[in-house]
Amino acid sequence: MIKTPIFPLGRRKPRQAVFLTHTGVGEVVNNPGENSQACFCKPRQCRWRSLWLAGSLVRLQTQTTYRGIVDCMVKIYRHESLLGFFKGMSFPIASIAVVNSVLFGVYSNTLLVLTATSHQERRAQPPSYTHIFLAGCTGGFLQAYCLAPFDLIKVRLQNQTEPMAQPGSPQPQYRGPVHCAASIFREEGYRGLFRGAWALMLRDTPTMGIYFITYEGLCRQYTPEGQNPSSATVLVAGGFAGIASWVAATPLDVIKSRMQMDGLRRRVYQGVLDCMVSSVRQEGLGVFFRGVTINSARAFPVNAVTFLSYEYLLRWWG
Ligand SMILES: C[N+](C)(C)CCCC[C@H](N)C(=O)O
Repeated sequence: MIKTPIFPLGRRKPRQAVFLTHTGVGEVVNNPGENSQACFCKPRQCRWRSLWLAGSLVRLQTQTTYRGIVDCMVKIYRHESLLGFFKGMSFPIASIAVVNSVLFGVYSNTLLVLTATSHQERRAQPPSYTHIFLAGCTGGFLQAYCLAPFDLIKVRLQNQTEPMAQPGSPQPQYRGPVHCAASIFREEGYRGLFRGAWALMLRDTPTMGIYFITYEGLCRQYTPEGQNPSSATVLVAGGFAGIASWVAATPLDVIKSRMQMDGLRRRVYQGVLDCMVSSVRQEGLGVFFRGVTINSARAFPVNAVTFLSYEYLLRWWG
């Protein structure tokens, strides 16, 4: 393992050398016994430790050292500047169009099969909540398959904590999304690109059902019968649908991210269940709610806009 000492800028040198591993994620400190040069402070007492454990939501979920969102954000900014917040973003952005068209396409077509009504006809003949739930679950299941490799790359890149390239600083393990995909493929094969895909499917199948049920339920509640919901209703219903589904999805989101990081150096978890059990044993039940606030805050605007686009595109083109 290649190690480079790092000292936070503008700070007194730590008494013990701090090392940044090529694989990031602070493995040296997580396994202090492994390396005699590593920092041996007790996790919560070491004020240097956290500096290379900076990260975003994914890091908040996969790493155990942040005191909360603000602590996590401050550390990302100090160690990696503003760019640290955008790590691993290009791939998800490229994937949004593909993944959302699969989700909404499968959802709408499953409803068509189940209820024999098109999107336009559904206002006059509203489908049952059971049908909406089933169509949502089908959409969630199939979109998870498309999402898996993109999501894996995002998680791997966001967990990479090396600061921006500086002379003498170590080369990050992954140089970008394409390099990351190629390295995973080379080292772990095709199946490697689907690491954590089971957890992703378990996360998305039921929670996409919840997503569409919440949206439809709220729209029906605030729209006179037979009419299309107003833009404001669509925005609010979409926003709350996002929050409800993310709150339900967060426990498995944490497990999914951990499974995706597993095996980078060595396998820690035997499977989804083992990951759940050992995470709870080590960190308590609270581990299932890591990042729930930040997930929900992000979910409202994202899903408000998603549903508004969906409704209007279908009204114009449907
Ligand atoms: C089902 N689950 C909660 C995972 C996602 C639901 C919302 C999906 C949306 N594209 C977003 O990124 O918020």
